[in-house]
Amino acid sequence: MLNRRLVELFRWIDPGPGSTHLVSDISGWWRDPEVLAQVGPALAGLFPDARPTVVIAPEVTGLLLGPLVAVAAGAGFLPAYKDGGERRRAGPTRWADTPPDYRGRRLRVGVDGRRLGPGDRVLLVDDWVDTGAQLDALCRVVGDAGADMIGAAALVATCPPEVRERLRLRALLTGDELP
Ligand SMILES: O=P(O)(O)OC[C@H]1O[C@H](OP(=O)(O)OP(=O)(O)O)[C@H](O)[C@@H]1O
Ligand SMILES: Nc1ncnc2[nH]cnc12
Repeated sequence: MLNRRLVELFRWIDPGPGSTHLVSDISGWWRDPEVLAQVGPALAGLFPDARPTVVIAPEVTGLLLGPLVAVAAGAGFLPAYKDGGERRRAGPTRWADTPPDYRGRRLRVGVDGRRLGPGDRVLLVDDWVDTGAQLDALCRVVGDAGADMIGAAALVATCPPEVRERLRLRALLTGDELP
């Protein structure tokens, strides 16, 4: 039921002259009260017995989706930030570099190093996984902190099977289910 609603509310949009690609518009998902209520439990439910201590998700969309999943999983939430913004960080940040992501960007992603450590069991969460670049980098951050990776949960996976395996990724939709 949720999957059908996600597909109905999803749009590809043409950004206009000069653009070579359609871009995804997932704003309908957040605007829909039922989707908003169901996405957290649905993603937490992809790892029913995993008992994560913390959900990590990358900004910006991850800051919305991650806490919904954390609440449903009974876990805490740790935001992952991209380097280079205006944001001031409160403490020491644990960083990792990404390979080129779905937009060809090499980013540095990081979390507050004081908030993750041995004994943590981490569930990575994202709305969409394409090359897996951002989550791959977060896996390194988790390993460097001495924490354990449970896997990754996403709404949409358009990545190759080897990325899915590497990340232990479970997703609600694949690319060919989108319009
Ligand atoms: O698998 P990958 O190639 O790493 O791409 C997936 C990531 O890219 C998108 O975020 P984006 O950086 O566009 O930020 P947003 O959340 O602000 O849209 C998406 O939300 C994932 O975080
Ligand atoms: N095509 C795409 N690939 C990766 N992340 C996305 N987020 C929104 N659209 C995306």
